Amino acid sequence: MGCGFGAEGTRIGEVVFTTAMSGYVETLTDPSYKGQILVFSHPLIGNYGVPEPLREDGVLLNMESDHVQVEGVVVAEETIPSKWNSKESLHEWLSDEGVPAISGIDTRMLIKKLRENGSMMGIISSNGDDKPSLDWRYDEVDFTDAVSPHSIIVHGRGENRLAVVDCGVKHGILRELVGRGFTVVRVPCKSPVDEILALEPQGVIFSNGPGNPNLLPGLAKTFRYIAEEKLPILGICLGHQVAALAMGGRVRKMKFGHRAVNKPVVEARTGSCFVTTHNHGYGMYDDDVPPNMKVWFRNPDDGVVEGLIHEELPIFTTQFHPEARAGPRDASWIFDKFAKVVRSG
Ligand SMILES: NC(=O)CC[C@H](N)C(=O)O
Repeated sequence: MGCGFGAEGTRIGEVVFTTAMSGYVETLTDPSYKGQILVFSHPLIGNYGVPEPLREDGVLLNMESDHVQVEGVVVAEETIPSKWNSKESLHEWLSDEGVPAISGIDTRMLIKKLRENGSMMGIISSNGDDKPSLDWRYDEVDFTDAVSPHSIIVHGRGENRLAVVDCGVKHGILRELVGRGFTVVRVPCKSPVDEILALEPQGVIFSNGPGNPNLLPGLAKTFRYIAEEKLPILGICLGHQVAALAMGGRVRKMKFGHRAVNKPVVEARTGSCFVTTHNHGYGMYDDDVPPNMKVWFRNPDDGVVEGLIHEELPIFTTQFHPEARAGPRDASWIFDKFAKVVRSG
């Protein structure tokens, strides 16, 4: 029991935690969190309020999507904001967005429980008498339909065209692509492959997104067809997992996942370490890597494979978020690498 803030109501979701110390606006608007109740380990959340959304060419500059995507928010203390560009408080924002939150929780104890027992389903409610039944499991629901666009959306005016298979893409990814001079065409994630190829893209991005990648065999098939066309492909997070499944690998549920803005990944070939942003509850280990792909990055803490490169085709993928948002920009060179491959093709 704690103190409710944000919207009134009752929501069910998978309870997961992030150890990010800042960036709650970007985190809460990341569509990959659909279906999840998010616990912040950082004790003070809300300090700098919530800004007016800023947009350039239809791409959001300071949020990852147009809405708060999590089902509910759990914090130790919700603070009064003080910042020049704060338009409203976390409480006001969550109220407008219809998302319930709770403060006054011993979040460190709760996170210890999640670490020991693994991510689990939970209920957040502003009404103690409301006891909905937990009759669904996060792992069994395809959330991509809730966050993927229903029709094509175009950003940028560059000479080279990229298709983004949009499973709930973070606007930070779009910004990195538009900023490198591409026309970016976002397509619904269940688009038939011939509709994607009819756009004549010079490269394809399979985006981040919510839920269990094993529920998306159609998307893996689309990936395989596009790979056969020998088009350059960049897979990010869910896109990395779909790549692994498409090429004959395996993706498993992790006990409590990686959600933070300071996770190390080590490049296998060079031994270089990059500090990166993560938000994933599924992952793969060396045994799960598909034939013809090699490990590009690994997390040195637990050995999770954090990136793959195809041995022959121009396909590379990252489990982490090279666009950061929020987080350090150590890995933004991955977009430069992809841009170079697309332009040389
Ligand atoms: N950020 C993402 O794309 C997350 C991918 C997937 N839903 C996972 O949790 O592992």
